[in-house]
Amino acid sequence: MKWSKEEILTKIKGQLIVSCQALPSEPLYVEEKSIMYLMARAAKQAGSPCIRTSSVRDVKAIKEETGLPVIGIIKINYDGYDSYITPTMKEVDQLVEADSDIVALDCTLRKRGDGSTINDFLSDIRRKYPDIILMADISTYEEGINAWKCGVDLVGTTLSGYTDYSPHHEGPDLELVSRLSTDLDIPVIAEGKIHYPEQAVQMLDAGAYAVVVGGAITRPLEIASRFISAIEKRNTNE
Ligand SMILES: CC(=O)N[C@H](C=O)[C@@H](O)[C@H](O)[C@H](O)COP(=O)(O)O
Repeated sequence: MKWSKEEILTKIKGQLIVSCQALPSEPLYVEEKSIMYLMARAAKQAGSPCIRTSSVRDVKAIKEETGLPVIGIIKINYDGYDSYITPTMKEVDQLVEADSDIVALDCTLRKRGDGSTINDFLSDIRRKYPDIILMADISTYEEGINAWKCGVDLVGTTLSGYTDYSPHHEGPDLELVSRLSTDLDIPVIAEGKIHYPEQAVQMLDAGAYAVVVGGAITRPLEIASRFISAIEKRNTNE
């Protein structure tokens, strides 16, 4: 099924998008076959209208399983690039080929190995694929404004806390979500470090168009570690 931008935006407004991702280094990565479609199945059963995922195989498997629109990324490290979320045209081509409904990419202002700026990259993408829906993963207000001026369709706060110069909080960047939601006329997606349902609600109250939650739902190692570190803290204070 091919979703239009309007259909996707209508579906996700005020809703939870579940990020279902496992890299080869993670416990839920299975070499032979994607199993992330099972996470996506659970997310769909719970009522989530859209899934974010990484890699061509997971985009395909999740679309086939759920029939829901998918936000696709490809994580890959290249020499000279600080960005690792859909950093070059090669990954954009692969996601378009895989029928990813939204293509998300790093839109920080960090170094790009080929010497291009993010603005050059975004205009190259638009020239090649005028109609695809682009989500900009950013870490600061300035990067959000820049991506918006470049004509992206959605802005996500995905990378706040993951660049050297953005605030490193334990929880989500409420201020960033709130400022961008006030100043942009495109959907701002609150994403990153949302660990509790109350935080998701807070993001929507602050103006977020939708909320993406990943690790707190789909990364058992992260969830178990959070419990264990709270218990260890308690045990050392005893
Ligand atoms: C920084 C980075 O690489 N973020 C990735 C982007 O897709 C994912 O690993 C996160 O799980 C996703 O952003 C959702 O965030 P959280 O898992 O905190 O709910």
